[in-house]
Amino acid sequence: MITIAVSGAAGTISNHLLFKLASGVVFGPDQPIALKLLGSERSFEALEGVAMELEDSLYPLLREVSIGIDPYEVFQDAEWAILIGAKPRGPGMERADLLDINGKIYAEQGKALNAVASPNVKVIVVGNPCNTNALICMKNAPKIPAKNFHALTRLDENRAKCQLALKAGVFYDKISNMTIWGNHSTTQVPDFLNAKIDGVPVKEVIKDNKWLEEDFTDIIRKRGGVLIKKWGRSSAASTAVSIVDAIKSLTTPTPPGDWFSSGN
Ligand SMILES: NC(=O)C1=CN([C@@H]2O[C@H](COP(=O)(O)OP(=O)(O)OC[C@H]3O[C@@H](n4cnc5c(N)ncnc54)[C@H](O)[C@@H]3O)[C@@H](O)[C@H]2O)C=CC1
Ligand SMILES: O=C([O-])CC(=O)C(=O)O
Repeated sequence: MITIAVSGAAGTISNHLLFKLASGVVFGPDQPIALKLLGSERSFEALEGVAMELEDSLYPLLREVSIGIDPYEVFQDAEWAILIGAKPRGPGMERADLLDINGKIYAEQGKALNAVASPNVKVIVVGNPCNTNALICMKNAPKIPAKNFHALTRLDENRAKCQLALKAGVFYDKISNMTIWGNHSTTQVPDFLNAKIDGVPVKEVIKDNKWLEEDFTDIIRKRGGVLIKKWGRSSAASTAVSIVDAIKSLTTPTPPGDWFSSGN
């Protein structure tokens, strides 16, 4: 059985993610899991509701569900820690504006992971600003190998693949070798120079240099912000999908010649 801790488990992203984890699409159709869900004091009743829904879904692979608000209890023996619990930004904010509030959460949770999680726990930091939070978490967990800490930049990779596919008029599975350099922020660089479309360098397929050099980068950098403006809240379903993709990439062989993006 794999023990997976998820923080912010009563939140919007988790509401999409937990049911995917329980269904077996992430760790495989024969792999039983235990879910340990961390919430905040304010979200505890909602967390009880989430646990009820998971139980009522009768997932055959979901062998245990436990909930709590103390990371020193919830992270006990965790082999994966998916750290989502944090405040999201609203319209007009940058992700970095969240650091004051969210940074503290990741310092505390890093200490807790260090103390009670499996020594080889794999940590995926989702709460923004995720790269800085991942660094804070890692610095507070010196017993856990640094290579085990990942900041979620997979959503940017997926967004970049989608835009390239739309522009080239191909299905998105034809896009490979997509790198996101830098932070999950408006300064990131989605690397179209090394990306490929059906095995061919992007620039040989998409001849519109202005679009590639100006528009493409801008679209990816601002995608999260545009979504918030339109919907009034930040992306959640696509984020959960990208967490699934990130975990699968970390746990299964990468296709020969390809790679994936993960921040740390
Ligand atoms: N890296 C990425 O690609 C993305 C990151 N995000 C970030 O993910 C975070 C969560 O987003 P949502 O789920 O939409 O927010 P949400 O507000 O719906 O859920 C967050 C949950 O975390 C809980 N929480 C707060 N402090 C906590 C703590 N110390 N321990 C445990 N739980 C705690 C809250 O009570 C709430 O239930 C935000 O910081 C958001 O900006 C969102 C989308 C993409
Ligand atoms: O934009 C936000 O604040 C949420 C997020 O990280 C994204 O959708 O990329």
